[in-house]
Amino acid sequence: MTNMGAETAEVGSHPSSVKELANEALTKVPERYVRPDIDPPILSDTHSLPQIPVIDLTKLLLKGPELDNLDLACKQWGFFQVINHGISMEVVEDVKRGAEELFNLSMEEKKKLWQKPGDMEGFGQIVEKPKDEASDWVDGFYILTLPSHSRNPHLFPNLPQPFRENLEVYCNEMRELAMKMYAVIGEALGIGPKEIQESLGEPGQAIKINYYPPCPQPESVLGLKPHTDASALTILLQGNEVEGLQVKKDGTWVPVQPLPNAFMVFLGDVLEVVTNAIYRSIEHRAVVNSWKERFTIATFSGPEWNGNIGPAPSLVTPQTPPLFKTIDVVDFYQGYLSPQHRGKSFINNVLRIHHHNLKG
Ligand SMILES: O=C(O)CCC(=O)C(=O)O
Ligand SMILES: [Fe+2]
Repeated sequence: MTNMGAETAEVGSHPSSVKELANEALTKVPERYVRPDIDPPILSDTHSLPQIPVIDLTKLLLKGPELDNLDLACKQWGFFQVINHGISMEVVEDVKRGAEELFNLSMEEKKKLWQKPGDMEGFGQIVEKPKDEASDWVDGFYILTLPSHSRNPHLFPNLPQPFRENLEVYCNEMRELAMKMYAVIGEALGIGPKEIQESLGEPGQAIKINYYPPCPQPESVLGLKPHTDASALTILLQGNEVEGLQVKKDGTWVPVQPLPNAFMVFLGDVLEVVTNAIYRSIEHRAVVNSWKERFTIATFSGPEWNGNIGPAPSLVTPQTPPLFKTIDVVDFYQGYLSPQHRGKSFINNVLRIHHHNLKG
């Protein structure tokens, strides 16, 4: 079982779709979606919104001051938008169109691509949660994409065309982009371009499409509850023009306005471990609205599925001892997903090493 998204399949779940529910023209959402306790975001009075970092990859590859911007973005936010990333508009538009078509398939067709019991891939309500916790207002589609031998032989080959081909192109472009990001993150950390990737091995990759239907009571539900991603990096593509992502900065929810032709990049828990907590994963959530559906395509890049993760060797010194244990990736995902550890509590409570006599 491997899942780098925050959510996990409800094992043996029967097909139930928020999109179908939203089609019923309800005036109220069913009780199981209602959350009484949603912290409001800060007002979108643009003067008071903290400025979300924007990183220009083309400048970054020339090094210089853009590396300092990246370093600050990774330390202060664990989140940024990346522009001039070199991925063609055509590749992006094709995968968006394919994702939209996938969610517009009939339920009959979708059922053929539904999660099987005990499986996480395919369509489904991708939440295994304590019974007393509300459901997210979202339909998901989750698939392991790279390396290609990790693919489920019953899923990838059965994707409708041209989406299958578009996804193939897209996931390889995302792999290249993640590799470039690992190199520049290593430069920003001062450990050189290779070490992050060496710590991860051949990166495992999974893609999740999130489809948030319009909701009659948007203020009472969340599209995705607050979480950090388990990945090393998550590269998020906004599918249409509808906003809904919020990131938590200094205890406040900040709405994100996606830039045109940009990707949003989140640092995940794996990168927090690999960087020995110099960089931090960021908590985020998705809200929904009453007028239009929203969809996003999240690419999770993480460690080699059969490898292990721990702080990068060059970041561990007598002055900066390891802050996390090294652990098998399989055990990492299992711990991350186990109901008693919600999200980041696994790295904080289980992997964290406490040093009592640290000087300086
Ligand atoms: O849809 C979004 O804006 C956020 C998606 C996300 O956080 C995820 O898939 O892990
Ligand atoms: Fe996420």
